[in-house]
Amino acid sequence: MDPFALLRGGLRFDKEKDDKVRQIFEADSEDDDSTSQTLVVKTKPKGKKGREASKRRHDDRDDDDDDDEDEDDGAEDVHQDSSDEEDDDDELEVDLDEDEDEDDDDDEEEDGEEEDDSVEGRLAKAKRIGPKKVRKQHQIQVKGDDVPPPVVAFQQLSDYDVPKVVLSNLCKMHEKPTPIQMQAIPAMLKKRDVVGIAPTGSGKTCAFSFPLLANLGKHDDSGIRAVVVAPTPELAFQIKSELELLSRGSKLSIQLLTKANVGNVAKARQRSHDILVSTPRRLVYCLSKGLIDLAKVSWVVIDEADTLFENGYETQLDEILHACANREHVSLFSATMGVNLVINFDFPPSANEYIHRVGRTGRAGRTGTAITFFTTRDAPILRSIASVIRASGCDVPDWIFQLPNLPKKQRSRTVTRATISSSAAAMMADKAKRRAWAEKQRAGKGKKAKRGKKKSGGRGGGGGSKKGKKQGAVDLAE
Ligand SMILES: Nc1ncnc2c1ncn2[C@@H]1O[C@H](COP(=O)(O)OP(=O)(O)OP(=O)(O)O)[C@@H](O)[C@H]1O
Repeated sequence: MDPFALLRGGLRFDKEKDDKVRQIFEADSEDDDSTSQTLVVKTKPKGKKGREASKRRHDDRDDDDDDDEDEDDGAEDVHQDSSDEEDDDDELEVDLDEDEDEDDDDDEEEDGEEEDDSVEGRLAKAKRIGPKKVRKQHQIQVKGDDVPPPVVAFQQLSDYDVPKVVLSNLCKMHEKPTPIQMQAIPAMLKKRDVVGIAPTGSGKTCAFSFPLLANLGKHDDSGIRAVVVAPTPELAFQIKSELELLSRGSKLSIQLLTKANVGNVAKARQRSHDILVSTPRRLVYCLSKGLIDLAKVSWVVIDEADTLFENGYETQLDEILHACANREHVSLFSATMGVNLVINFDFPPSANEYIHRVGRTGRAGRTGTAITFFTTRDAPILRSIASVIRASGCDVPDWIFQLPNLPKKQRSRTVTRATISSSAAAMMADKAKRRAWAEKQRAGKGKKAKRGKKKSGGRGGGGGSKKGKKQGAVDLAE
């Protein structure tokens, strides 16, 4: 069994045991030396200038669609704010080796020079400073193994053996890549699953559309090979348009699934289409009626993943992923993953750690949402985390409780409480108790205290007594 599952407070998972379901979000535990397929790429506009440019790009787009204006303006604020907040988010915390002050130093270093923004100038500078500094300067954060270098010019993509016509379209459409494109495009061309997080209007559509087309290469008649899912018909239409612009002159065929054309798409048996773009609802409807066959799909992109996860589309996403039984690559793009949402891409190592993480979503009596991806490898700890979820009042399927439990020694403390917040309070009280105990140990002059200290191996000494271990296990303090 290799279930791909989403836990949203309660729990969702592939209804059937699908051994083809890929582990798209591998736990990157330290003892796992396999290379993680998933790469998290997160960017934010650089300073005020960048934010203004991003907003300008976005406003340009809004000119075409007045209906979206209010909604998008709101989203701009939310995404920018949350992007800043995410800096202290463990779940998506990424590999910034140095802090932003150092970025500023880099900028100052360059201030003396006349910035050469030609393709040659950018390439020369990238060569001089190396990929790490390029990422820093463009506020690109990455998490994952074996990350391909960011590209500073689209021309560099010819190294990836991409179809010439698609690359030429890209170069005609845009002068240079945006930060999310700089990193996500080469990553997807390397056939990595990408979780791309970048602000609204930062060019995410192109960041996945180009590599999707490039990876598909030529049109073939075997059936739909890629699916892009977006939350609204308008967004699905925009994605289809971008894909069409980028694929002009190639024979690749892009199909938007709409109410009106469902019949036609079904009639053509999808042989003539390479990419299908749809909202989850419409696609699931077609699947349920047997109108669409996604068995040949190897690429799945979920756009605006945050919106989809937050608005109750998990069941549909489950069904779509399940229908794409032979898929090889799944990527998620989103303007933000933050706010009241915690996504555990790596499975929490204990129930305590799970509570610690999801506690971020529901502080001060507020409700929140937690989504946890798990694979078979996580089964040993799944049961105790499922107990926590059930205790907080959510539905958990019974099969999870039939999984073997961890031996008592290895199990973290069982958490029994009505809500996550009350549990957090109990654990903090427990922590205070332990702190007092440790204080007593330190202060104690008597034989008993000395003996206790010796037994626990001292504070923070990894392999100490049970109490010593507990000391470092949980930190729920804000
Ligand atoms: N490299 C680029 N240079 C300049 N403009 C670009 C570039 N890539 C995309 N754009 C333009 O920026 C605008 C916003 O792009 P896009 O819609 O892909 O952003 P997004 O990140 O998907 O936004 P949202 O989160 O709202 O969906 C579009 O008009 C697009 O054509």
